[in-house]
Amino acid sequence: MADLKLTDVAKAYGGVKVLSNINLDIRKGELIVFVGPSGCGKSTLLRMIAGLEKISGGTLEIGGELMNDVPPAQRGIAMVFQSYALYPHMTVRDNMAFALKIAGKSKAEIDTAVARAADILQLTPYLDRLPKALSGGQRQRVAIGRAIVRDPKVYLFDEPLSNLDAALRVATRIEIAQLKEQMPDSTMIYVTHDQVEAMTLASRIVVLAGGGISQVGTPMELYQKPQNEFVAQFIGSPAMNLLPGEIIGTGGMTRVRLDSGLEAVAAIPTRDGDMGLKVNLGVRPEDLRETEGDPLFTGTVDITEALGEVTLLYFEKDEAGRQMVAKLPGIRSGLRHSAVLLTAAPEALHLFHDGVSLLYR
Ligand SMILES: Nc1ncnc2c1ncn2[C@@H]1O[C@H](COP(=O)(O)OP(=O)(O)OP(=O)(O)O)[C@@H](O)[C@H]1O
Repeated sequence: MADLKLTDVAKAYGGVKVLSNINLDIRKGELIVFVGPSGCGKSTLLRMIAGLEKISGGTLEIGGELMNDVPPAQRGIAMVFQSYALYPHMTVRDNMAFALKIAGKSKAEIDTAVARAADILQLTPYLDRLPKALSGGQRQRVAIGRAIVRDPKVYLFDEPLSNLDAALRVATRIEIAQLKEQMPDSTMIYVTHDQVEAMTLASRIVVLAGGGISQVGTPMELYQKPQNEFVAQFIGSPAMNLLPGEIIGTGGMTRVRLDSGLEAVAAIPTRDGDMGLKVNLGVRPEDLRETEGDPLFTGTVDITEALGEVTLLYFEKDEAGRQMVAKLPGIRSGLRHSAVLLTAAPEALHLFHDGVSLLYR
C-alpha cells in the first residue's frame, strides 16, 4: 500500500491553475525529491501535503486515510523549513521538546524522545545551548530534531539546506543521507533547487514543470532515459545538447542526418515508418569525446572553463543561437579558438520527436 497517494490533485489560486493532474504513489520508506524550475509549484505541492494549503481538486491519502480536510497537526507529518524556525529564547532541548509538551506528553516520554533524536543527530553535547550559539548546520539539525521527536509518518523538507554555505551544505546533505539510513521506514519528501541534492538523496525524483509532473523516476532513470527534452535538459549540468536532424536509417540502430550535414548513429530502435522523421539528437556534454574519425559535431571553441578534473568547452553559437557544450577530461584550456571534432558512443545518444523521447512512445 502506498504510504502517500495523490490522485488528480490540483491547485488554483483564484481562477489561476498552478497545478493539475498530479498523480503520485509514494511508498513507505521512500525519499522523494520534488525538483523543477522556479514557480513550477514544488512548495505549493509540499504545503498541500502538509495541510498548510487547501487542495483545490483531487484527493490526498496518507496511510490509506483521506486527508483533504484533516488539519495539519493531525496528519502525522512534520515539516522542516529552510529558515529553521527555532525559538531563539529556548535551549536546543526545549526547542525539541516543545511540540511534545504542547501535546501533553509525560516528562519521561519527552526525555526519551529528545535523547533519541539528539543521539541520531549528534546533538547531545549541545542540548543546553541556545540556537544563537550554534552553527547554521547545527541549527538545521535541531529543526530536524524537532520533527524526529514527534515520530511522524512522513517528513516534509522545504529546501532545508538553502541557507547554508557550500561546504556546510555538502556536510549536511551527507548527514541527511545518513539520517535516512537510520530511519529506513520513514517516508520523506524533499523540495530542492539543488541538482546534486536531488541526485544523491532521492530514491525517486519527481520533475514538475508546466503545472504538472513531467517525469517520475530514480535519479539514474531520469539521467539515462529522460522521457522528454525538458527532463533531458533539466537533469544534468551543463544541460544535454540537442542537435536537430532527420532519421535516414532505421532498425536496431538508428542513423540520423543532422542539419549540419554530419551523421550520427544512435543505439535506439526505430521502425521503417520512422524514415524521414524530424528528430533532435540529444548528447550530454560528458558523453562527447574528441575524434579523428567521423564526427557528429565540429566547431570552434569560443570559451573554455577549466574545473580541474574536467574542462568545459563552449563552442561558437550556430545561426539558431544554439551553443554546443562539451566536457572533456583533464585540463584542456589550450583548445580555445581551435576547431574540434567530437563524437559519442551510440549508446550515449538520445532521440526526441516533438519533444518526446523515442524510447517512450
Ligand atoms: N498565495 C498565492 N496566491 C497566488 N499565487 C500563488 C500563491 N502562492 C504561490 N502562487 C503561485 O503559484 C506558483 C507556484 O509557486 P511555488 O512557490 O509552489 O513554486 P516553487 O516551484 O516552489 O518555486 P520556487 O522554486 O521559486 O520556490 C507560482 O506561480 C506562484 O506565483
